Order: sequence, then C-alpha cells, then structure tokens
Amino acid sequence: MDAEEKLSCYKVGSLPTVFYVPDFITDSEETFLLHNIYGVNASKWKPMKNRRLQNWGGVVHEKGLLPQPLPPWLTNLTKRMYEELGLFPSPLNHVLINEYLPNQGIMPHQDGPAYFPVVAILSLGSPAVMDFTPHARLKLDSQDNTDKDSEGGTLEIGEEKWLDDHHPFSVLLMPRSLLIFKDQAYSDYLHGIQDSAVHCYDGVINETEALKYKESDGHHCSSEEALETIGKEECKNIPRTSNRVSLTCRMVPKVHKNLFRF
Ligand SMILES: O=C(O)CCC(=O)C(=O)O
Ligand SMILES: [Fe+2]
Repeated sequence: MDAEEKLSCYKVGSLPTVFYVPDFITDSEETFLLHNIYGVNASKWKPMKNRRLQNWGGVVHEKGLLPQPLPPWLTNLTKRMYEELGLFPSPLNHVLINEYLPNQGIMPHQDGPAYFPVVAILSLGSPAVMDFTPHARLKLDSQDNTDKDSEGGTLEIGEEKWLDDHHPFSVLLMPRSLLIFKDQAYSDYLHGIQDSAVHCYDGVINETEALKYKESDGHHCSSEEALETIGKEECKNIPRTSNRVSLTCRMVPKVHKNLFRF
C-alpha cells in the first residue's frame, strides 16, 4: 500500500482532504513528548490571550522561515509524518505547540501563506472539538439567503447558506490522534476551537473513528473522567478536565539562510 492508499483509509467527512488517524502515537510516546514540552525553559512559552505556545523550527515570516533546527525530541515525529503521510514535498521544518487550559480555545482562523498547504495536528492530553467554518467569501449574502428560504422569512441562526456545497463541520480530536487537512479544507475553511470547558461532539464527522479506540485503551489518560462520558448517547459532551496540548506540524517551503536577504 502506498502512502496515498494508506491515508485514504483515514478520510473522514465529505471533503476529500480531511484525515483523522486515531492513536497515531502510543501512550509512552505521548508521555515522552509531554515530558519534553513541559521540561523546556519557561521562557520558551509565549503567552497568548487565550493559550500559550512554543515555536520550534525558527521564525515564520510572511515571506518564509528564518530556520532553527528542530530539537531532537521532535524530529522522530516530524520524520515519521514526512515519510508515512507522503503529503509533504520535503521534510517538515516547523512545529507550533499550543497549550490550552480547559476553558481555552483558538479563534477561527486560516493558517498563514508561508506554509505549504498541508497541516498535521497531533493532539495530547484532553480531547477537544475543532470546528471548521467555510470562509466568509463562500457565504451567500443575506439577500440570497432570504430568497432561498422556502418560508420567505429570515433564516434562523445556524441556517446560513454556503456556496458550492460548503458546510460547517466539526472533528473530535482525541489524545494521541493526528488530524490532517489540506487543499480545499485548508484554503476554503477557517478552523477554531471554542473556548468553553465543555465541548459538544454531537454530529462530528469522525465520531466512530474517534470513539472506537476508547474502550480498548485501558491506559491512564490525563482526561480519564472526560473519556468516561464519551460515547453515551444522552451526553455527547466532553468536559475538558485537563489541559490539551497540540503539535501543529507544517512545512515552510521558503527557507532563508541569511537574515538580511529577505
Ligand atoms: O490546537 C490546535 O489543534 C490547532 C492549532 C492551530 O490551528 C494552529 O496552530 O494554527
Ligand atoms: Fe491553525
């Protein structure tokens, strides 16, 4: 099986370019990564308004990357992603690590133009739901909405209409899973995580794939309490009881060897 065939087994939802790989890493690899992430000098954490982050691989500018080598504890992972996924034209050279407290998230956004348009997000710690919303330019304006509404009235919130069969969708990100999205999912959609301590996973595009692994894992997940409630029909909510740490792994094609040669 080549990389493309292998990846097609992990396709979720109706877009051809969203993939969810449950248990991409093992428990001990998760522990190893968290140990290194929390072992760095405190100054490596950059506080943001609603999360904090570590930047590895160098500084990304609009025009490219001022590179720094990735630390050895990340290179096994990036090498594996490069080789196994077969989606990047050259080895991944940039990793952004985000840490979210249970009530923190990230505003809907599109990743910057400096990156090659494939992103691989590894999740650690607490589960979370990531929401994808079609870009505003793909929204029919309110006049169009009213025209298309069969009742002739105004649309309720949540009934927005989108061009070309674009629809909002959500993905449940379990610990140790890998989410990959590219092309249309990268350029036509914003992605974000709500900053609430409870996430609803009703209707996520990968419910089966995400929950299949929960029964058998038997490990001591930092979010065990949260996991217990998952999968019960009456309660499709995840209480985010502990921190979530994500590793956003990407490739910046344009690398600047010299600081002054931008
Ligand atoms: O934490 C995540 O899963 C998403 C992070 C993200 O979208 C980003 O760093 O651009
Ligand atoms: Fe992002």
